[in-house]
Amino acid sequence: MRDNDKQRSLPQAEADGIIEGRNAVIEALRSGETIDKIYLAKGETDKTLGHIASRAREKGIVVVEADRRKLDGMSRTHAHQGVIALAAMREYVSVQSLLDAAAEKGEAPLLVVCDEISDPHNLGAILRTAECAGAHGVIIPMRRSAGLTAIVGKTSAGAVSYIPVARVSNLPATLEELKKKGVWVYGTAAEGTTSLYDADLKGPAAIVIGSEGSGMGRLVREKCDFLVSIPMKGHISSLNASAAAAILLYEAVRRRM
Ligand SMILES: C[S@@+](CC[C@H](N)C(=O)[O-])C[C@H]1O[C@@H](n2cnc3c(N)ncnc32)[C@H](O)[C@@H]1O
Repeated sequence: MRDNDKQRSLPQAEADGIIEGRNAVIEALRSGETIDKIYLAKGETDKTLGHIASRAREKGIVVVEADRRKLDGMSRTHAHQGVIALAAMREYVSVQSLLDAAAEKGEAPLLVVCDEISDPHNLGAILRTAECAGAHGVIIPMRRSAGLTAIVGKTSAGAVSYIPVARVSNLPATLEELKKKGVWVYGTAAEGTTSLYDADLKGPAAIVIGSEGSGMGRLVREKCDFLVSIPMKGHISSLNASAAAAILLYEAVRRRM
């Protein structure tokens, strides 16, 4: 690649939050840039990639081993050298800080828990609605979830700058903790046993939205105090995850008025 080609590709890479190539990723790790996730090409035994993986893990950054083809698809410059980092739009916060924010406002906590929402457009849309509905925060798991990447930020229409997001390593354990702190956990599923119109949602509430493909995981589902269903009147068996989140959130807003 010629030098001027490299320079031309940089603004695009930065706008996308995609940092690719060994030196660029090492530099990002060194400079303290907030990194959401690092993708490493599977099966690579290169020492530098090993060094990047261990530096990243030391910093608590999620490292995903993926097929080289996946990295090729993500790459803007076609020079990823087996490593791509996704910059985070914003730092993650703790679950406790979400509860503290609600307490400071004198409001019952209203949280959205995303159980492995992998489509960045869905996560962005959920963040946008959560922000508009005045939720106190969103909780996502560390693995098998979209993170606060540039595309999520863009889909959220800027909501990512306002709605705090906590990222946790064990979602069922987090739900258990929330329950101990008095938060009711409202799982959602088309076949749920509590109708949306009978769910209280007025007190401290965490609304759990399941993944696009298989819904809530078994361990998450087992932690739910209620399984809330939105009536389905048509031929399709479920709503889009972000549409379901919007309906639940605005029902909570209505109850709290
Ligand atoms: C596309 S759906 C997942 C469908 C999946 N096949 C299933 O069996 O749950 C994604 C998420 O949206 C929410 N959802 C979709 N339709 C719903 C409904 N009618 N009632 C309650 N939640 C719903 C649930 O959280 C669900 O896990």
